[in-house]
Amino acid sequence: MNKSNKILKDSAAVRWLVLVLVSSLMFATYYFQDFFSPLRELMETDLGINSEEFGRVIGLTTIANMFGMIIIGGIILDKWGIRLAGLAFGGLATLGGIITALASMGYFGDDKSSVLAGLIVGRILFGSGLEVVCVVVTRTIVKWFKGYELALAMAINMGFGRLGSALAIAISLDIAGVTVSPAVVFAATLIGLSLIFFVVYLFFDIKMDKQIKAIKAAGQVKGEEAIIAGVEQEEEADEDFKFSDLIKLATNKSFIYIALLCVAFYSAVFPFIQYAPDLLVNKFGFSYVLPDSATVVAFGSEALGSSLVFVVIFIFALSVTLIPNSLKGKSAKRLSVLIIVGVFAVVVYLVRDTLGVWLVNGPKTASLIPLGTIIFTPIFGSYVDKKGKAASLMILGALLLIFAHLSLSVFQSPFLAYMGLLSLGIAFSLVPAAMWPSVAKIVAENRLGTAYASMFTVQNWGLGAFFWGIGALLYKVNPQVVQAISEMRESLLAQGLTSGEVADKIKLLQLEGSLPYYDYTWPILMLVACGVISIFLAFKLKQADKEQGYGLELPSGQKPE
Ligand SMILES: NCCCC[C@H](N)C(=O)NCC(=O)O
Repeated sequence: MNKSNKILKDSAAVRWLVLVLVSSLMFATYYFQDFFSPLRELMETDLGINSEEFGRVIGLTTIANMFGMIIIGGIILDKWGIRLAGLAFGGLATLGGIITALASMGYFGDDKSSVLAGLIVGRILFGSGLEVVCVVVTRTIVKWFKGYELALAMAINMGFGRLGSALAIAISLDIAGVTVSPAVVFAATLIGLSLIFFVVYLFFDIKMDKQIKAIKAAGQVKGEEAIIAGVEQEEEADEDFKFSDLIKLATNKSFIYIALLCVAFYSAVFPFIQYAPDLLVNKFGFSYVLPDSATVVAFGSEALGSSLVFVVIFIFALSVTLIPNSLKGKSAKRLSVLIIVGVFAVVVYLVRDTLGVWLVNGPKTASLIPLGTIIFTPIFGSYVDKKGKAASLMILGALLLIFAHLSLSVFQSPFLAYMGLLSLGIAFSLVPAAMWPSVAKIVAENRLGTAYASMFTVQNWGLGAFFWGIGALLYKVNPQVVQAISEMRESLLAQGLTSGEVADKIKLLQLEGSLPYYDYTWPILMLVACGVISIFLAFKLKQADKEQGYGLELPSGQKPE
């Protein structure tokens, strides 16, 4: 490449800076999606929002996507480009965040119905931006990393999303304290900040587009080829959404099985995560709060302490899985893994007391599910690339899902609960690592945009139903708990206690055994059905692949004979 033809993306430093700037949107939107998870009980004691209403708030987040927002967003992205679409949908998510925060502060009225209505409107707006923002971020990464470290950049971007989820589950209750609103304000602020980072990114985007234009113009003047190395217009790539493609996809057996598997599998994972901390506290006796000394002594404040530990684990996860891949030579790889694991073991030893306390805390333990995927997804992804067996691994993932939800629902053993969470974490790493590259084998490259948009749309149907369904069933099968907590709340408020004091008192009464806990057996058992459907669909997919010959069981790049 001629030196004068160099553009911004040819600089590694600028590329990685761009990745951090745009991935912050991924981090913040995943954070906002999941931060209510550890607040389920506090929503009830502080705001009087019961589990069905909690489920409604979370479930309605998906409503716009259920009715085609991802497809509309994709079409808008094709027409407007990354800059405008990013601002519009990032702005929509931020507006949703602000409205949710204002509602939680009682800005639209202090009574329960005003708060609930405000939270729902805010979450609907946030949800309308959420999935399209993720598509915009992915397109941006393709624009900057195509021809460079694209797979690595995508994996790190997903890592940012998972870190957002993990932190949200781990620290929201620490931020909330005894009232919900500080946690909502914090989560909304994160989206606002990430939008500012996106605006900073725009300067790089504008500059690079100008460089591309200039090079193309020069190419025309000199009669050279217009496409000078590294100067493709990725937005013009043939990945635009087309309805005709949708019809073709809907008649492809393998695509239908993998899309339905996506619905069944994710319905048993993302919605579960929203209720996992509350399940661990109510069913297995985990705590909602940490004993004062552990993290405060170690780091100064609970939220900050947890964040630091999580960031260390995140950096460790990325280094152990990604750095060795970029090194050449087996012994260099082995040595680097050894060093990284050694340093990590020392860090774990130093914070062992804190970690010990965490493993009996509901939110902190539940947050390890998304955090673990940062390590395992790239490892399984690399296995699928080298050895194949994607359809078989999806069957294994579905099997682990069934084991996880059975051990978390019908049994009462904390040991089985840990095993269940571990299996769920492995399944949550295994299935995405096998599923998303398989879609690229089943569907032609020029239909991939349409394929992902339609899969995410049907996925949101399942998510909406189960986000709401778990909370609604919890409410239905626990009438005596709902009534006891509601009566106690009313009576304490009538005695003049503040909502924060009411929340504390109710927690104390539950610990003493004077107030009952929620029974989660049926709501989680319902997710076992998703696992059974997933396993059936994964088998059908394997069968269909044998007939249609996409080579899902073969390593990356190999085609069936
Ligand atoms: N909680 C984030 C919502 C985005 C979900 C997205 N449709 C998706 O499924 N991404 C793949 C993944 O495994 O996160």
